[in-house]
Amino acid sequence: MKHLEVVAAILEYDGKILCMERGQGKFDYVSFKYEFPGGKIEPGEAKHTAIERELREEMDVHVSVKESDLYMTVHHDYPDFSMTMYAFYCHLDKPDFVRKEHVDAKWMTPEDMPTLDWAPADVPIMKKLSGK
Ligand SMILES: Nc1nc2c([nH]c(=O)n2[C@H]2C[C@H](O)[C@@H](COP(=O)(O)OP(=O)(O)OP(=O)(O)O)O2)c(=O)[nH]1
Repeated sequence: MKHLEVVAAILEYDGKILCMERGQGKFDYVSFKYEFPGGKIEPGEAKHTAIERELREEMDVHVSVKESDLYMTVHHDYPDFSMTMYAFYCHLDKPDFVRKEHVDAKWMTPEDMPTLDWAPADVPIMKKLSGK
């Protein structure tokens, strides 16, 4: 089965976390689910460089991320592929971003995050953040 290596960012501003909703995609099980912004690591790319690139390309957010900002690594098997997702915690100094690829974006307190419909791979990360 295909395996993806994915980076994602937990973007925090003023105690709230940015939760982004995917649009319709090839697979229904991740379509319209909430996720952390990010994407696939390119060959030869370091993880922290990959998340910096994805945030620039996907939402015009310019942040500096260190390998030590890794918050959680999740392995998940979807019906059509497996993935390893590296989630980095990033504090933002301002809440500005451009929503280019997602259908919705919400700033949520960690306690309220379980009320959204998350991509299955993100559930352990969301639960760790919310303390539930
Ligand atoms: N970026 C991101 N992807 C996630 C998360 N949770 C999760 O299951 N995924 C899955 C959905 C995608 O199938 C896969 C790779 O992410 P992606 O955003 O590059 O995927 P995509 O299919 O939209 O990208 P592309 O092929 O169009 O370039 O990871 C998450 O929190 N963030």
